[in-house]
Amino acid sequence: MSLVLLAITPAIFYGVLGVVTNMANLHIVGAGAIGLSLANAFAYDHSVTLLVRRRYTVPFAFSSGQELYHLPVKHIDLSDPTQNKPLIQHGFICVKSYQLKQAIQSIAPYLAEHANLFISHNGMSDLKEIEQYLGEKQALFFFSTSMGGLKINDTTVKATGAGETYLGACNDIALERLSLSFNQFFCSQIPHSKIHHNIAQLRWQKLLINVAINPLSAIHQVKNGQLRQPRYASMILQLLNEACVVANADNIDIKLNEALTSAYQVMTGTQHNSSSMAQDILNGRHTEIDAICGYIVKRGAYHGIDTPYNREMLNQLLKLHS
Ligand SMILES: NC(=O)C1=CN([C@@H]2O[C@H](COP(=O)(O)OP(=O)(O)OC[C@H]3O[C@@H](n4cnc5c(N)ncnc54)[C@H](OP(=O)(O)O)[C@@H]3O)[C@@H](O)[C@H]2O)C=CC1
Ligand SMILES: CC(C)(CO)C(=O)C(=O)O
Repeated sequence: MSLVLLAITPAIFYGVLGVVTNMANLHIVGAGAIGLSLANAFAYDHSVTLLVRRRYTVPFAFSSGQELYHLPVKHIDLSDPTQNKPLIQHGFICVKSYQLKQAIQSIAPYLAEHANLFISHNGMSDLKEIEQYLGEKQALFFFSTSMGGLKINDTTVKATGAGETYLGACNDIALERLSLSFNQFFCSQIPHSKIHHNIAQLRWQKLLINVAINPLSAIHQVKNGQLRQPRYASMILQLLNEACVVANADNIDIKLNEALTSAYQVMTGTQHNSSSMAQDILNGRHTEIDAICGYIVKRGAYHGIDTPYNREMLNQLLKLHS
């Protein structure tokens, strides 16, 4: 593949033209596939600093189609006591579900009094646990995304699909600032982004998409689009059927046919993407199966609903971890 290294990055180019408006200082925790994809999207309009936890010597880069360019971002290694610590007004946490608590603990001391915190991850986390680290004037948002990103080396991400992104408010302060934050950071920067007014529904809808796609794509090491083959149809139906029964017991109004339609739409929209779980297994990393199928099994047990298909996926993935 012939990649063109652009000498003038888009953000600098825009700056020269004087197009930048409302520039804000943004901090992104996690230089992974999603963190770097966001950094790329935001760097056009804002000043972006990545908050990392180890030393990087090679510049961060973004690749799309035939283009490869360095991201015009700074970074701070939070584990290095000699580095200046940030003051975070707008923080975006893009880590795995099992890394979330630790990531929030590590930045909580640096949040500005009126900070906006945006979290994004697959699977279910306990929002109440996260809110305990926030002051009463600090807003907590959740955004769910189906955009695809693939780390091709430690510092470069390749765009693999532009899925939809939904922003929702998790506390009252966030609700007050929802439109403003959406207009400032999502509307024009993140393709196919929308506001969602029901955070619980939003998180369940994304959970069901991940129940359908992630474990099967990881076990069979296939791209999202390949899951549309008939041989996976019965398992996907069973997984989503169980998950919808559990969602309904949790007072979430989701119908099986809607869950199936969304899952197949995402498979099509991200057909060339290797799901995050498929990448985790390929790279020998821990997966988020506990927060995805594990969550269905746990909530099912709470309601007295048996979930053998989700349990089977959970057990298979746990075996692949070890
Ligand atoms: N990749 C994709 O296409 C998609 C991913 N998602 C979801 O988005 C979330 C993020 O995924 P993804 O970007 O792929 O994950 P990655 O594993 O690629 O990236 C996570 C990054 O977070 C860093 N990190 C973890 N904890 C901390 C911390 N305390 N301080 C600083 N950095 C930290 C890790 O650093 P280190 O390398 O040092 O461990 C790593 O660079 C997941 O929930 C995933 O399921 C959703 C849609 C698509
Ligand atoms: C939507 C999907 C399946 C996109 O690949 C995703 O969330 C993931 O990879 O974890």
